[in-house]
Amino acid sequence: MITDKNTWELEKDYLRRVINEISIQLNNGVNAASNYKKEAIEMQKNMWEDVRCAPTNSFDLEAPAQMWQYQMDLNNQARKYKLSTDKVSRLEKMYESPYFGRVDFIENGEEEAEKIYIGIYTLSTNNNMDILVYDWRAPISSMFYDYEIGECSYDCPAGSIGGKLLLKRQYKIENMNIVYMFDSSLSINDEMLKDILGKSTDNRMKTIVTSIQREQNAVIRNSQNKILIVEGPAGSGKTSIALHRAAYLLYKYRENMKSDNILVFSPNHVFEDYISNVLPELGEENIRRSTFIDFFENMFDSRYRIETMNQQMEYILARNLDKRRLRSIKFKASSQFLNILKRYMQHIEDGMSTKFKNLICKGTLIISADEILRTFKEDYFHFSFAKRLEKLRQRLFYLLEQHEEKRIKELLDNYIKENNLQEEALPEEEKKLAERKAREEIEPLKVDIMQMTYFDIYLLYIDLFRNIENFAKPVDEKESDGFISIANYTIRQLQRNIINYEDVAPIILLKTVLDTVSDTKSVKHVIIDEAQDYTVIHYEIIKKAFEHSNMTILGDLNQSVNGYMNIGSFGAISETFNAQDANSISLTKSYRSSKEIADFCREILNTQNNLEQLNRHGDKPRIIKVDKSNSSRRIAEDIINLKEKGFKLIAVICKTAGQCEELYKSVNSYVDITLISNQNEIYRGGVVVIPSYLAKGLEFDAVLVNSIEDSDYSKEEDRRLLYTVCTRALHELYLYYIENISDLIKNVNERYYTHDILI
Ligand SMILES: Nc1ncnc2c1ncn2[C@@H]1O[C@H](COP(=O)(O)OP(=O)(O)OP(=O)(O)O)[C@@H](O)[C@H]1O
Repeated sequence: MITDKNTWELEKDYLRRVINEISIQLNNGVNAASNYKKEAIEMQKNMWEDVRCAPTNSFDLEAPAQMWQYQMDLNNQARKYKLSTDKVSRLEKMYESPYFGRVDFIENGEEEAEKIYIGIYTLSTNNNMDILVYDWRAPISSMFYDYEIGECSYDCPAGSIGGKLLLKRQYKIENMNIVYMFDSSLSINDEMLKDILGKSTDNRMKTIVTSIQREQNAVIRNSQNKILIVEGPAGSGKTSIALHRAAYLLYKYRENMKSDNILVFSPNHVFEDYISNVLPELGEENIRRSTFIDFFENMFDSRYRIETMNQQMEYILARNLDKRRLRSIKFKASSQFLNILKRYMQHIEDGMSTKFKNLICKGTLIISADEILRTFKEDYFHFSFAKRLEKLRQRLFYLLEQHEEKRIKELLDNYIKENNLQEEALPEEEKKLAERKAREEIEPLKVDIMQMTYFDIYLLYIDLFRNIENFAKPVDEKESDGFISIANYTIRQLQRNIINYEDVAPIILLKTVLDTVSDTKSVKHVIIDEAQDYTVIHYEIIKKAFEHSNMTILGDLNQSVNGYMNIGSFGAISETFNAQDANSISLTKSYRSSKEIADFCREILNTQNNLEQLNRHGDKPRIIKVDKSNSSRRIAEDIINLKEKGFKLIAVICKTAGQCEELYKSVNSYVDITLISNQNEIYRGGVVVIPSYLAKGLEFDAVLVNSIEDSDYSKEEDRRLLYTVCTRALHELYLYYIENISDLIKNVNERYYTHDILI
């Protein structure tokens, strides 16, 4: 902490200067915005007046041109208005706390060091000649995050600029006053981080611009790799980094990239809402957010009932699993199935040569099978498989129509000849007869065309399972039986118009490869958060659907909440994409939980890892044995105590939505609590009861795990789910049981928790 009086005076002076400049620009901006608005209203008035006064019946050639001019002027005015209101809102955001860091940098060959103040935006005067505050995303600002005192450099469009960092200072400025400042010779000061993270959280994710760490900065500013894969433990800042990276890209490529060019795939709507504040706080418009299934939703036919990811999770967690379904879920998440799908799609393409046949009508060849195949393969080469079939159908029907017309003419000519008639004397009845005859003759060919060009993705998918052994190449009888059982199960579900969640991605892949994809052209960058919960098939779809986009893929295998459908290894992701395009970065430090909670969570995983932890201390997690009759009251009392301690965000996390509903009913009579049992509900903070899989990605001041009974978390597949649940806690973690503690917890060394037995 800096106490030197002289330094304080100098810093206060600078802050005054900056705030004064912001005030001036703010005033100018507000005036400019109001003038643009007035002028626009005036223009609109003039335009309507001109329209009203224009002579109604005269043919005025100038009117459309004049209207067009008005429209152009109005658009221009609207653009200027938006630019000035954007600037005003930025200045307003800066006003109370204009910067948070400073580096003094002396460039090689220069004599004097430059003071670089860093804030969320740039503030400049004299037509951008003097920069009072640099945007945190500016190239020069990267030194604040990357370097300690000493040699340093930064990259800018002109190349690498080297020099020395003489000073690195951090500020806490509130209400236009410096609360404190640090000179940090090392990384961004841990004390400041502890101060940020030690506070009670908001119900939405916050920005971390003031304290981005070096390893995080490397991800945020990475521009070398088309596909960037980021692995990091719970709480290492993956989601935060992803959103800051989006803000960085919008700044760096501001000429070519707008917020709707970036798409983030998030696990559910609760999470989508949770992350919705970060970009607006950074002064950027929100990027597109969607769940995977929502993004591709329009591909599905309304006659099918599609199971959601959460419904499948409930099914898996409910424990009464049908073995066949379980085998089917695992199989459909495997690379073995991806290879089967690839072989099958190739077979569909190749099989067209046998599918087409000559179209012959009463001995007349309309088009040969070879010609149909050539048209399909060569003329429609640029279209997708399904589109080629559609075009081919149109073409064949056209040829059929032509043949029909020719045939009618031929029949009528014969009649005229046989009856020695003039054409005008042809009876109407005879014309109708000829038309009917020609139609009847071509009728079977219409059926042939429909059969040759029929395309139904669901039937194709069913067909795959009817012949799965041809594509699966089973190694032995047992495997073959397994395939047959999965095939029968899948066919039966689809015939009942049900698409299980595990079949959603394979069907989307078929549709993406063989048919059209949703419109993805505008997407230049895709962010995939919670990347561990997608399968190889999801990644194959992403590769195909967004082939021109760059990607940032972030996840943690230890948080694979679905034990049967996940990626399994991050190597599988890079293998999906072109190896030259992909690069992986690992984060090693975790920021969310107190050290005591983080240690406990690490023990649940039962693996050796060298993860670093921010040295923020708190109480040890508490394991609490309760009596069945009073467990809800006990949870309610703990919630009340936690609230009294000042914690605002408190979550009771149950394994399933069903358990949440039950618990909600009993706890709600003692304390005010909100139930979030499906992904469409909005999380507004306060005290919530939420199922395990919906809590992933979120964080709370205190987490109360409703039950660590061995009936809840006993299998190996539950380990990662339990880990994910516990790592949601920042400050306090309570875990309750009634009879027998889960083995996953029993193995945790007793020194990492306290154990209360309340009987
Ligand atoms: N550099 C940082 N400075 C301040 N806070 C940080 C920093 N990095 C991460 N945090 C905080 O740590 C917490 C965890 O961050 P985040 O949710 O982004 O991590 P994550 O890796 O996505 O977590 P998980 O995988 O467990 O969902 C958040 O409160 C975030 O604000």
